[in-house]
Amino acid sequence: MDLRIDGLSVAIDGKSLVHDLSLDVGSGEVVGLVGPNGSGKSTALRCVYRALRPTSGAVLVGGDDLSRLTMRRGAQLVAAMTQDGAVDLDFTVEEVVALGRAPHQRGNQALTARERKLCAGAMERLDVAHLAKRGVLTLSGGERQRVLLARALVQEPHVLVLDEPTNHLDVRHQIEVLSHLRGAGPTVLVVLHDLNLAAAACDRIGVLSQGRLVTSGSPADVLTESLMADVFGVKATVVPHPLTGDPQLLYALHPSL
Ligand SMILES: Nc1ncnc2c1ncn2[C@@H]1O[C@H](COP(=O)(O)OP(=O)(O)OP(=O)(O)O)[C@@H](O)[C@H]1O
Repeated sequence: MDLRIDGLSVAIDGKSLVHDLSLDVGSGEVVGLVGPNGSGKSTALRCVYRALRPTSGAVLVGGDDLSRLTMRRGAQLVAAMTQDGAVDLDFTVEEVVALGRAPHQRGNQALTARERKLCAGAMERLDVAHLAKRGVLTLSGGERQRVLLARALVQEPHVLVLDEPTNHLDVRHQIEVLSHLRGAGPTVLVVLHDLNLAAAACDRIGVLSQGRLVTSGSPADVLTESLMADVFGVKATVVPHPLTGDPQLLYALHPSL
């Protein structure tokens, strides 16, 4: 199913945080949302996973306005892995992952054999199966991030929304997690700070600055030296990745270079 963000605006206490954002993510596509700190990325995402009600505009999944669906139906369509998705109670890893099935269950039903297999598969894929019996509060930041992503995947959503899914991960797990996204099935909207990872993982990238969409398009069209200077205030050199051809940004720490 496709995701359509249509004229989304969010204002809090008279301050505009997101202004008239429109962005389409085609069915099965991976679209990255990037931008400087405070540019409104998480605010926009929160509207997509319904943690925040937009001031105006709409979020549509498969043509249906999310705000008109029940929370249960919405959770069957959209799963999120977010900065505020922390788990405060000391559930075990396998219990947390199983919670991903809640939108599909009635009452306190036990998991079916298919669901147990789904959870086990997701824990394998995210490299957390060996932690199944551990309490989530005892995990490292990266381990917990992978558990929360496994929970989102077992939700079997049509749309997966990820807010900096790799910020705690070591380089191997960053690559593994992002390489799972493409062709995994769900339509993906992902906020990433690492622009080189975004270039490798995303079909298209949208750039937010001060709550507004500045541009969107293929990584090669969007991640240019002039955009880096204009939006991020950074001097970057863009080179094609020698193996994939994806644009890669090089930075020099010394400002005179
Ligand atoms: N509830 C709120 N009340 C007032 N201001 C808010 C609220 N939530 C967010 N903001 C402000 O809105 C702006 C956008 O925040 P948001 O978290 O969406 O940015 P972001 O692009 O995700 O930033 P980062 O890259 O730092 O995670 C920031 O200036 C933030 O301080």
